[in-house]
Amino acid sequence: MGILQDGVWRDTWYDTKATGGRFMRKESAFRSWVTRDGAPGPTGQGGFKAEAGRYHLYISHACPWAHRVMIFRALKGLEEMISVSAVHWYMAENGWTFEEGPGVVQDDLNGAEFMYQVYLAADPGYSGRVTVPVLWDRETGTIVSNESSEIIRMLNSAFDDVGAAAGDYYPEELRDEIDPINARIYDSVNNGVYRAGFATTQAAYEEAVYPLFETLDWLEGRLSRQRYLCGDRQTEADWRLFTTLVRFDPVYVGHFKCNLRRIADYPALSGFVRDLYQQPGIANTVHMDHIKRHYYESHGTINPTGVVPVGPDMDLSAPHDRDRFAG
Ligand SMILES: N[C@@H](CCC(=O)N[C@@H](CS)C(=O)NCC(=O)O)C(=O)O
Repeated sequence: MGILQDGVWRDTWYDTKATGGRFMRKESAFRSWVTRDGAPGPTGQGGFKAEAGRYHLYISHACPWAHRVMIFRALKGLEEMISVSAVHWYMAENGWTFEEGPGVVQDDLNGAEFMYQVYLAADPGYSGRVTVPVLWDRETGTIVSNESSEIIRMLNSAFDDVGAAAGDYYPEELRDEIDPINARIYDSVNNGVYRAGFATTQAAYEEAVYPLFETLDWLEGRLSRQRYLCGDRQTEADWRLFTTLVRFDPVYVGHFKCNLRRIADYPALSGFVRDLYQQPGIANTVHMDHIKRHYYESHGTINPTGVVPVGPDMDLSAPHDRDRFAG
């Protein structure tokens, strides 16, 4: 784990001293958008037109934020159009690397050995965290975006004129419902598990863990009455929740101490996870070996032995009864 400072890699862990033991996530730095015609998106520069074969993704199979992007690539049938490199699960003094291992896909594009070299290829003086996912543009040789919530919006619609599969997961008419659901889930669940797990004081941990379970209880109620978060239609809100829930029992319960309840204790939430897991193309995006090994082996301050628990015994392919709802 480390950070780039003026183009130089420094090996450091998250600094929580200045924030009372709280983990504070930094804003992503590269914020341009791929659009249908290359016009600028809501932020950043223009010039990134959606074209088959032009863009490349750098992802980690362990990372829930990168996982969203891999899910949208699958949902929208963009596998042939957007290539992928996948880092090794073990993230230590050099950050993410392309060391060989099962499921690792080398960086044939920039020939990077370490992920920070991809950031330096885009900006030799870059200062900031080196995170995945990253959307890279072959044509201009730079990073378009390293913000997953925005990359999934690009994949959702920008490639529709060049052969993406049908499906709109952020429909105009549901945005007023999706946005607040996303905001609550981001704070208390997606980022909440990290705020609990990376907290270095009891108070900071409890400040994260109680709201996390309040939100899970609220989601359980909602999903007991309807198939998806916004009713009978699958939206990005469902997929953003899924990548955290699928990691919850194997990793967050133990490693991040999010252990008031397991997802297995929530009938609607666990049925929802299996339902989404069994959607076409999704099971292939879930790499449980990378997920478990990344967290338990990489976070030496939390799990110094690096021992990876063998459980839980979880069958995501088991039947679910979610099709009793319309949808
Ligand atoms: N806001 C970013 C967050 C991405 C992120 O934090 N990725 C983690 C992996 S799960 C990472 O690469 N961390 C490395 C670091 O913080 O140094 C997004 O949603 O794309």
